[in-house]
Amino acid sequence: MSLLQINNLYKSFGGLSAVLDFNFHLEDGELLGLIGPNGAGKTTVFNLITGVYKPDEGNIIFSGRDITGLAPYTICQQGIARTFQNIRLFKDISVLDNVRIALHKDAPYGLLKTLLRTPGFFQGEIEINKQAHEYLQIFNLEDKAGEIASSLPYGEQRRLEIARALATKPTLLILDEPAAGMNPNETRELMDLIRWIRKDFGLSILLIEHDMSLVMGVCERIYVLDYGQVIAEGLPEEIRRNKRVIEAYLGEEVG
Ligand SMILES: Nc1ncnc2c1ncn2[C@@H]1O[C@H](COP(=O)(O)OP(=O)(O)OP(=O)(O)O)[C@@H](O)[C@H]1O
Repeated sequence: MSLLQINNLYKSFGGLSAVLDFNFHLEDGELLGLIGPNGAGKTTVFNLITGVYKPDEGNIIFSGRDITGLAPYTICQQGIARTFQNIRLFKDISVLDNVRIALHKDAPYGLLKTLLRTPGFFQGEIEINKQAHEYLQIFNLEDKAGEIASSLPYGEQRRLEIARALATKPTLLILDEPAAGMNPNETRELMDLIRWIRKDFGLSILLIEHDMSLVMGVCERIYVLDYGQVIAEGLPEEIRRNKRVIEAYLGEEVG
């Protein structure tokens, strides 16, 4: 059974078909890319998977459960976390608190213990603080823990957004253009980080990216969307030589 299986998905906005009979599967532990020209429907697919939009037709099965049309919070609880094309951090709070909030998803105490400030609450908070610092260390942000998130340079904000997504302890991490706005050096570091996260956290990763060096460098399999439809699927070397993909998107063979 695939970790994520999408069957016959449709989504229109007014008269525009953004996603059209989209079929897809992602296996446990896979690092998968979704590419295509601007406006092809990639982010809409991510928004459908994560519950931001409800599909007009079709279904989305994750870990054997039908998650079609569930609320984003519920889908996150089921083990899917994401980052956004336009970074969406909690901008006005600290770097550390951005990660702490994500960790509270699994806090071992509820509202009552929080209000009563029981020993369980304090023990839980100590553990969450410890874990939040560990995530920041992994992403080389530990020395920025006390800074306001929006004050970080762009590349660090992107890393923080990934750290925050990981702190919800997902089994599937969805990255929407993680290298956007990064310089070639930062992109290379990001590639290593993505590979490392997948292995060390035992995750599956699905990413949208226009940077072909990153897509071809890290993805094991790639889907290509055009006008809301899958026009190709295969290994990076198959995609880079596919005539239809070259015509619709790549323009010329990618080295
Ligand atoms: N909320 C919305 N309302 C109306 N139209 C939308 C909405 N979201 C997306 N669209 C339209 O759906 C189509 C697919 O958009 P989408 O953002 O999914 O493409 P994309 O492949 O992610 O593009 P890009 O690479 O530029 O981010 C576009 O024509 C877009 O204008």
